[in-house]
Amino acid sequence: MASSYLIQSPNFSTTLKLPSKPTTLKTTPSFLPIKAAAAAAAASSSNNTPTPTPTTKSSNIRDKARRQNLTNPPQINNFSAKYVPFGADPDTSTESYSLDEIVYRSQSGGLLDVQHDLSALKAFPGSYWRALFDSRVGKRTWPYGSGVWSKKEWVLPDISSDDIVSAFEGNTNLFWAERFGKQFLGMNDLWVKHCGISHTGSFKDLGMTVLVSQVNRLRKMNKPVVGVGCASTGDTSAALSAYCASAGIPSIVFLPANKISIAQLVQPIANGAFVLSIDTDFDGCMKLIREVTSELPIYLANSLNSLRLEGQKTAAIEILQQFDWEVPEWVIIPGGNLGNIYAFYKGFHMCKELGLVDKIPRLVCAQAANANPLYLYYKSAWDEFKAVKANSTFASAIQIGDPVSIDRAVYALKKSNGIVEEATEEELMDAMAMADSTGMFICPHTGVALTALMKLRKSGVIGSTDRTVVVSTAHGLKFTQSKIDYHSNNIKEMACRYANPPVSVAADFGSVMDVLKKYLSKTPKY
Ligand SMILES: Cc1ncc(COP(=O)(O)O)c(C=O)c1O
Ligand SMILES: N[C@@H](CCOP(=O)(O)O)C(=O)O
Repeated sequence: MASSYLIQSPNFSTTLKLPSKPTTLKTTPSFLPIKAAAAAAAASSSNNTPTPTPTTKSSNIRDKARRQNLTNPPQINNFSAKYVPFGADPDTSTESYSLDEIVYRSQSGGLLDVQHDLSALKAFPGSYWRALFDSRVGKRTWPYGSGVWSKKEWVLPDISSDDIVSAFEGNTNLFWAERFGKQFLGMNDLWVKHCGISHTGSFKDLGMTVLVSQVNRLRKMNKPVVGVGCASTGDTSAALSAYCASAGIPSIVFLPANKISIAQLVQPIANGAFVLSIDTDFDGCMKLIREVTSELPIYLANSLNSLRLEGQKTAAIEILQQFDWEVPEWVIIPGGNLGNIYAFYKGFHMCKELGLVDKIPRLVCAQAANANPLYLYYKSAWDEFKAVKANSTFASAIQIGDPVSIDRAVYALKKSNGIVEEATEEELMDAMAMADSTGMFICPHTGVALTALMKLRKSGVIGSTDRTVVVSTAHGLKFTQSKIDYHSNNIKEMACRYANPPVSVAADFGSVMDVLKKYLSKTPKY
């Protein structure tokens, strides 16, 4: 039970009025010649709607979107998507499923992938898509103000805006890590994509808005979905419970007991999820949720479900957009269950395929040495994959030994000329402390990714002027205990070289002056 877990935890102390007839029949960009369409998209402050719709006093952004849909139905564009077996040859495979079916695996038991009708999307040139996506950034228009739904045509083209459950996720900061790059790596073009500065504090929000929106649609279609469930190392459960709570859908989360941070544990509890704290590790929870979701009408929310990756891929598109559609040389991503590395590949690949850019970045997947099955597989020259027993790591959200998306990850890495690196506990904690000392406040998983960058810089694989993006996957505030342990020099067999413990001092002027003078004498500018 969640409550007993809390007690056991050692750390807890610390009426819509529609116009009867549209006054103006709006023209969608799809009916316009391509150049005019791009211009209209760029000029429009909302979705494909150049003419503003009059609003009533009581209307909200969802009502407004509903009215726009009546005059501007999305289905006229003929964009569509379906599930196909992952990696199947499109020339020979005929197996496919509607996204409205409840299916997670192909007939052969393999992974699925969401396949978009690229020929319909290709009817528009890259310049059209760039202008359309750019026109939606920073607006409140439902649902396009979301960084995910601003790319709706590439995500879930068929869903009605009315069914979407969104917290306007995405559009996260692409931070220029100027000081960190200069001081520690001799780099001048290093960026951190802060996916963790998000509604529930991790990149999972990007995928969960898509999955929970589709569940909302399925429930309205009277499909048998009584709730949504996941196994989690803390971030998937936080995102699932928040989006479900927002839509009034029950959520059920399986957590490995005593293996996630208090901040992560309290998120689903606060959002009213049914929380099971299970005496196993993440891989054990994953096995259980797969068994349970095959027996009960509980929809599976882990990234085994390929819908999630459709949302997560938008972070890659967003990075290109934030660089004005220039492609960085490297993107480094921490990997655990390995859905995200494929999601990034897919986002970049779609942008190339649809003519928004002409190449894709090289991808690096970074793992904790204590949970490194992908790294070991890579080092064996992709000879044989072996799941491992994941050991305890400060990067607790990637403490995963048997990743469900291993095949997707290998595909992404091979197709992007990618690399896999690993980080020991000391390396990842030092990297986190170094980054924090330059004004960031990152999570240990981002420390894993930064370690990979440091190693690749040292070996000369990544050059000093290479434009590089490190994907920060969660907010540092979810992992304060690890930072407290580090800065208190309280970690066994770790030097904690960058620890910055507070100084206790007596409450008198002389004592305070003494410690300040000592401190200032050591600072370079005194
Ligand atoms: C904070 C954080 N970083 C990285 C990852 C790894 O993502 P993936 O499982 O998609 O490899 C996860 C979850 O697994 C996570 O929660
Ligand atoms: N880090 C994840 C692990 C599960 O990954 P998923 O992407 O397959 O849901 C978590 O936060 O639970």
